[in-house]
Amino acid sequence: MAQTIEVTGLRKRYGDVRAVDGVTFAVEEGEFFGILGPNGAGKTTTLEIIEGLREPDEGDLTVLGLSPWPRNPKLLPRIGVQLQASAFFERLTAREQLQTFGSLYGVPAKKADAMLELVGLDDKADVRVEKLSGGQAQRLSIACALVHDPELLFLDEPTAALDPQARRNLWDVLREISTEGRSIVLTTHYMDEAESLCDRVAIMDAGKILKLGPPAVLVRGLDAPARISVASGVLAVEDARVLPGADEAGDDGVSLTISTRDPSAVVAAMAAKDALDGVQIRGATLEDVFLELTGREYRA
Ligand SMILES: Nc1ncnc2c1ncn2[C@@H]1O[C@H](COP(=O)(O)OP(=O)(O)OP(=O)(O)O)[C@@H](O)[C@H]1O
Repeated sequence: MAQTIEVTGLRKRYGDVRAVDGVTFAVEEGEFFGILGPNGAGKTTTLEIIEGLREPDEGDLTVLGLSPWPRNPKLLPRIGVQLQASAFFERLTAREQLQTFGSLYGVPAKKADAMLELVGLDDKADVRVEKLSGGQAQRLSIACALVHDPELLFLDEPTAALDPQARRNLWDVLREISTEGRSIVLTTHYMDEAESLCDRVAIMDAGKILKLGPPAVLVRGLDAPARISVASGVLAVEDARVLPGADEAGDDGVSLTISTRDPSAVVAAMAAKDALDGVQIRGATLEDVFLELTGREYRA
């Protein structure tokens, strides 16, 4: 069976900048696939090539078994695209926006209300787009990309510029959309977003994919220590260092933190000393994966 997306050896230069520098991956049917990387990594360029909006310099690709370039009219009704900057028709209400987008694909006008409900905007149906908050406008633009019921949905940084609560609300919408069996490709520079939403994630930097896999597998593959912290002063650093299972310990005056590859042994030893006040245990995250791959801290 053909993959939903197959990309091999993709390259795109802008002058001297190698925006996409030999990218290869495949997206399976029904998969929630993430492209994660800092600003300028080449995520948008990769996405735009797959969407058929840009011509690659080199490489082979198929989307739903078809070639997206030159623009392929057979493909367009089968894909939904939400661009980084959403463009709406002026002075229309949320419902009218959806009806107008839908009419371009021959979708009945009544579908608009179902879409508004799906993205949690039913109470904003009669509100003009310029009056919507950032998060509400993002939801509407996702609804517009979905109105013709595409098999494959592209989302370019859908939660950029949203506050933490609005981001999390939008994650719930995206999870809901992905349970309908549709394939989704999302770009993001938020590690936690990729970790929380995506079945598999490609970590991209400077035009290349550095690592690809399910977030939990990438993190486990690191063999990074867990960090156990308690309030400073609960236990002396010298005592913490010699706990069974402890690798290292340090106290910054606020928290005492112990690194360990055997957290259960350390927690048991701390419990025996009655030293678990305010305990927090943190495993490795995708940020640690990025650090290991690039040697530098992740800064979106
Ligand atoms: N139209 C263009 N002309 C020239 N250079 C470009 C153009 N578009 C992107 N670039 C450059 O190509 C590189 C990759 O950009 P791209 O937008 O694909 O990255 P990105 O990972 O999506 O970043 P962001 O998260 O900021 O959107 C960057 O160095 C960028 O400055």
